[in-house]
Amino acid sequence: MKTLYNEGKRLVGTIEVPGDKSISHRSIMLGSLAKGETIVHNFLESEDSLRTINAFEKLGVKIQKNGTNVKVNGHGINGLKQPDAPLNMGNSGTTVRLICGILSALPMKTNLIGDDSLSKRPMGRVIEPLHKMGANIVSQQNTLPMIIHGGGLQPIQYTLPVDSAQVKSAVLLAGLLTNGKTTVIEPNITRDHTERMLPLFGGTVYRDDQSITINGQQTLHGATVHVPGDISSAAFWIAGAVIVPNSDLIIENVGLNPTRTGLIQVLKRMGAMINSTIRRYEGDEPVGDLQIRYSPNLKATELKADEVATLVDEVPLLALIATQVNGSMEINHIEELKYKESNRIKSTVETLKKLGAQIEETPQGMVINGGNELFGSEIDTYGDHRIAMMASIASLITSSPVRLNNPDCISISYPGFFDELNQILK
Ligand SMILES: O=C(O)C1=C[C@@H](OP(=O)(O)O)[C@@H](O)[C@H](O)C1
Ligand SMILES: C=C(OP(=O)(O)O)C(=O)O
Repeated sequence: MKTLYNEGKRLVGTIEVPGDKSISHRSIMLGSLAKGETIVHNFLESEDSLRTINAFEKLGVKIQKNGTNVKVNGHGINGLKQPDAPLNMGNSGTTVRLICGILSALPMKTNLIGDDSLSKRPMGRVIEPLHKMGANIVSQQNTLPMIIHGGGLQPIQYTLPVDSAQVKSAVLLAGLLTNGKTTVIEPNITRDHTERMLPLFGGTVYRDDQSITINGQQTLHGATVHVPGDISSAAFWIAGAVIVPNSDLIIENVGLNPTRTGLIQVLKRMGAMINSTIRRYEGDEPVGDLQIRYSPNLKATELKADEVATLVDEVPLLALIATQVNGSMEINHIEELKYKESNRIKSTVETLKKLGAQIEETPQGMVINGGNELFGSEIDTYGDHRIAMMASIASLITSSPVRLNNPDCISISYPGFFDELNQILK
């Protein structure tokens, strides 16, 4: 149990956030498929991203980690060996869904397991296109545990039925290892880190509007990856600075890929004072600084269907901010939140309700009547890192202490979260 209470302090100063989780996962995966040495700088040292390192070590790849610097000794796909025990994906949806694409294409048998939360999350979304490519994946109810008998795939053209970068990446990675041309069509744009990273490793990807095509059996070579700060971790401080009176915060060296900055766009539309400046590109990833100031008088806005994927992990924070808006705000098109580490529609609504918010689940998502003061309460984090951190940010504006059960789940994506909070709360 952790007790959180802010007695009139504000968020000020200049900080950096740890490396991007999505990019960290992909750097290890592509480095493991490549021939030669890959150096990753600013790798995210969190439970989820370490699961990806662990999985590829079990597949026979030599990976040396020195803090946030990681060296991957790739020997191409022939360097990957059938593991002698199940690969444990822990809590990490990205690890399991992307690795399914890779393992389905390789001639080996693998057994994938995960923790209780991950074992409830839907895997049919990757099994279905991989089956269409000819994969042999055995799973009881389209969930973990799962056995993959890999090899012998055919390329496909596949239109994503859900807006998911994990599914898109699984198909592209399977396509990379399969003879022929694989195309993924995405009706709404999702995060494109896989597509942006492949050229760094010498791979070619063709992108035309919403269709992405990859030629199979390309040889990747080792690369140097500089991982930008994680915008989804920065989002907690963005939300905090917007709602805590007199805050003025600068976040440096954060990834500003437009497929990830939906929260910033939506908050600007609501009247938030946020400046973002792209300073450089790391590979093909834009990186820069954000300045966020306390923003009273926010107005409600409508979240568009094609914006959801660009802020999918930030919706709990958007709901918290909506509690401070004058009037009512609906957050719709968020069905996908039901399939995260917790059902994040339910966990967000229940958490904010306990803190005094007027918020209800609706058939389309949630509706929030803003403008009333929040108060402290005992909060169950649902074992979900993003709910635990959203409740911690909420505690910055509650009139009494918030007591957080199971705050340890925060280390899934952001182990230094409370240290950073202490640094900027003044
Ligand atoms: O590809 C990725 O790295 C991720 C994609 C998103 O999931 P979906 O693809 O399920 O939307 C996101 O929620 C997750 O945190 C990371
Ligand atoms: C949904 C998330 O991650 P994953 O799907 O990788 O578990 C997240 O980090 O919020």
